[in-house]
Amino acid sequence: MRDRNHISRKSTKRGNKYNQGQRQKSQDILKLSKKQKAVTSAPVKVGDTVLVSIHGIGSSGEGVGRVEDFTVFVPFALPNETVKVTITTVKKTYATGKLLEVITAADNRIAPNCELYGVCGGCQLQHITYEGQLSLKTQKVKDVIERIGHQNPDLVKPALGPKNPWAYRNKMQMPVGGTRETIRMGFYAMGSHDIVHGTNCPIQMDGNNQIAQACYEIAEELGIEPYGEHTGKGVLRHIIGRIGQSGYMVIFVTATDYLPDQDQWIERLTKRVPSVETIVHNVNRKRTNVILGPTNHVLYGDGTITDHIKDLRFTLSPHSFFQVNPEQTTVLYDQALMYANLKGHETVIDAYCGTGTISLFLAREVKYVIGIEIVEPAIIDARENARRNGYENTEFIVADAAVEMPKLYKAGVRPDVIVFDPIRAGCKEEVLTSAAGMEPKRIVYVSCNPATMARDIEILTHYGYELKEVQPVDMFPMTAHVETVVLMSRVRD
Ligand SMILES: C[S@@+](CC[C@H](N)C(=O)[O-])C[C@H]1O[C@@H](n2cnc3c(N)ncnc32)[C@H](O)[C@@H]1O
Repeated sequence: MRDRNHISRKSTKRGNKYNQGQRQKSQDILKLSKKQKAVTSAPVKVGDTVLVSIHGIGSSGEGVGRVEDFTVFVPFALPNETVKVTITTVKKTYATGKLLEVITAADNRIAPNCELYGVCGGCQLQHITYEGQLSLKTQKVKDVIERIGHQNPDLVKPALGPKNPWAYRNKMQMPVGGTRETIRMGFYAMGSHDIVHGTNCPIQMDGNNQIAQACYEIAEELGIEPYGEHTGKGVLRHIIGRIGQSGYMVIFVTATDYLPDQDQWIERLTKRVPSVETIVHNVNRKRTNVILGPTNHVLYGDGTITDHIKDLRFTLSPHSFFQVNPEQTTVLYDQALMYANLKGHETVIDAYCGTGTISLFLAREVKYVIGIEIVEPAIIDARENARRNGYENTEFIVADAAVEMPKLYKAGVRPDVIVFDPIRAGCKEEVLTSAAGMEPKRIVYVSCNPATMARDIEILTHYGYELKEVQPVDMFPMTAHVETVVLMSRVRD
């Protein structure tokens, strides 16, 4: 068996040259900005009203401009605009401004669709045409590929969007607050946990808006006590709606062991929204930002709904992770499958596999799939989903990928293809080095955070892999988020 020290540290010639050139450029910029920092102080102070020319876009969709070479972030401003702002915060290296007036508007600026836009924290890009959103997302991925990954940005293809960028979310998580007399349900305000009241969200599927409105009416009728995040007292914390092809799931999250007027809730909700297939009461007594607690009581139905990705059938329970945009999930997984370029004889590792959705997508095309996932209930679902869909050529392991990947490498497992789909933090280095040590022909990296993805791509280029292509997929229209699929190939000696 090869020792980890023998893992090839070769990059391609093109990759090397490009990397070195980019790294030198970044170091020069860093030196320059250190010098500048030493001699300049902020040219603005809180409360100043200034004109800012916007030239770029930040990671949260905010406009980025300059006042005398000093960076100013302006939410809701767009590249190629001149805007009037009030400075709200000033830090050592940047300031933030509140948009007062658009002096010169960008060609792709439009009026937002939702009356809560700008107050609610859910969307950041409704003021841009959808084509404009796609090109901003493409540019965002290009920027990190070049700046963080030190790779050629021309490898990034234009982002793929859906036919309809509205009404796509199959999952809604509504915080509940206010008082028994004035219940508030809806969305967290931008940058805070204040609740903006609203039960009709244009990026939610219609079923979720029906659930939101019905639950708000019933909460008022029954006078339920909302949970107070600051006091830790009260009952109802969140209402979750999930839309499946079989029907809807509603989850009531309470801070108490009981849901008052439980029978009334069930009767009134199922009458008003007949597509509700199951209702679950989840108990979360902890003072935490995590929405679901560990305990579920099934109040109606069997506690699950069913969804499909193409002809694959998935059973979802309250804790199961499932992609929120079904139309674009197919686009994302098809792209991953295309990059995997399978012929039927391969063994594939699907690291960070969740409920095994990508694993099962691959299973019909290969000899064997090994899925690795840290959350045990997700693996239980994955095994069940594999059984129901008739895929016996799958194995699902509950483990931390950072422990399991080195273990599989030492045990001599040598997959032909490895798929990564990690959380926002990306992969730990030991996951990447042991993956490279297994010498798969191709690595397909699916990511919801372009910055950590670019970091991991660069690491893999030092271990014998070359970046081939980067495909952003817009899973979250109207928001600043973008999903990306990447193909890396092993460089032959
Ligand atoms: C972005 S999701 C991807 C899920 C799946 N591929 C899908 O498309 O539905 C990332 C998954 O990684 C899991 N995860 C987080 N940390 C992990 C770790 N250290 N080792 C293995 N899995 C982990 C999460 O529980 C989650 O299911």
